[in-house]
Amino acid sequence: MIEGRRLAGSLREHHRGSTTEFGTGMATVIGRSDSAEMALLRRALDDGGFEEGADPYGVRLLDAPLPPVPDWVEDGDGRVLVVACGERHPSGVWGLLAQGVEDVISWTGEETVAVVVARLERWREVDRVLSSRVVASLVHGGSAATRRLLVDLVELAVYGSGPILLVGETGTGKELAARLVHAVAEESASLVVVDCTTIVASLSGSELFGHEKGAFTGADRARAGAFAAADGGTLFLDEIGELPLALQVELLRVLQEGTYKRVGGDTWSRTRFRLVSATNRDLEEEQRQGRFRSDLYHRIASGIVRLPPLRERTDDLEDLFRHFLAEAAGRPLEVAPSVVALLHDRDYPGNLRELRQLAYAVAARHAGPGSVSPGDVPLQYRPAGPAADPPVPSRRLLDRAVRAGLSEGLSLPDLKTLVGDVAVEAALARCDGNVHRAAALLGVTDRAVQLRRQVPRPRAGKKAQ
Ligand SMILES: Nc1ncnc2c1ncn2[C@@H]1O[C@H](COP(=O)(O)OP(=O)(O)OP(=O)(O)O)[C@@H](O)[C@H]1O
Repeated sequence: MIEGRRLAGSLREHHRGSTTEFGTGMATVIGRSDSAEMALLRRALDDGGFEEGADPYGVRLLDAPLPPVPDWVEDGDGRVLVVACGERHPSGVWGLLAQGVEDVISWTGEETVAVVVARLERWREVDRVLSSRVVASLVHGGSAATRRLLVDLVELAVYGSGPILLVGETGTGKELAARLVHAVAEESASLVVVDCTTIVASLSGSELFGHEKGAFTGADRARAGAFAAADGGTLFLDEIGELPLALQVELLRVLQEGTYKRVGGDTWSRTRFRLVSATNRDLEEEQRQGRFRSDLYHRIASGIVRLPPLRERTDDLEDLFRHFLAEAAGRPLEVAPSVVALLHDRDYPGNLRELRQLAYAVAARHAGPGSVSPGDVPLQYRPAGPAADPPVPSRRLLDRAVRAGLSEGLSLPDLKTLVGDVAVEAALARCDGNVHRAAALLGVTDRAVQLRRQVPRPRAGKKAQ
């Protein structure tokens, strides 16, 4: 059973027939499997309908001491709960959480079984939402960072009722996140979007409050504002950091008391909405500068979700590009590897919006049935070319490095190994540590990259055997 907020109707239907795109899919409970506590837990999980090792949502009971936790925890492969049997205050709890473990529960007696089962039930429910059509149709990009973001959003949307503040650079998907919160929690009610940069000029705030006929020049008829339109639903205040101080006071009162007056009117109206706000400003700094009220900040930020910039989720690049490309072209398109390489080579200060613009520009140039090729990429998006990296100086640099190596006593095999190591290191750095992409860039197998990482570097003066 799901407690807390109502779950939108269509989400109850699990997205069957396809593999789970965003669902974490599996929960792992780490504890000592030979203990009496774990035996109790196993029985309770069985009664609760959790199948060990089953998809789409199952449980793994893993026998592991505390810490370390398995490597895959950091890769976001499912959610992990550590049950600390016999250790009321296990050491290294914060380290485990930093490694990606979701929570550490100390065993205090049989009642702990209910705590663990309740936690897993909630995860299973959130997983169902993540696997629903509503989520799949809105959001793309299956990186671990995106999955974590979605878990946070869905938990706040479904189980929380307080205001949510979305923070992130421009184009990171804050508005999309607001739409998602609304879709999973309040599907049938209305979502009202207000861009606070547009209400700076008027100062009266009639966009929010509405106004009576004759309230100001040009108010030739009465109009309802966003507070009225959002009643029973969600109000999304985009760029809330831009809201003038005078209106911040008014908004605070509406949030606290649920009442407001239209501009030029004198009767109080009631409203109740879920508030989602977004900003790309540092609101803590804005408070220090006296530009944002602290009391309002605490009121709007009962749940804060940070939208990571694209550079922190480069694993999403290809998936998102293909999605935007298909959106623009009206059909899926194949993409040549050189275009994929270009995607990874550039920066995206405008984040997902910039990637989307690139995809639309590419789709507009692309003709015919073949793959998207380098020629489809408009000039302004192409790399500078060989002139920016002239071969002669590079050859000279290499020449100097090889001579220095020889004078330090390195052999030709040593030098070859070094060049390989340096190339792998550079490729990994360029691909944010992603082995698969680094291997593609170097034209070698993933395993070759992994092996290189482990090869000890030859030291000067020690000839290779
Ligand atoms: N995960 C995603 N999957 C698919 N499309 C996305 C995703 N995130 C963002 N987008 C798309 O990227 C574009 C920019 O997103 P959005 O407008 O939500 O960003 P924003 O953070 O609100 O930007 P700004 O701060 O400039 O208002 C939109 O077209 C949006 O639909």
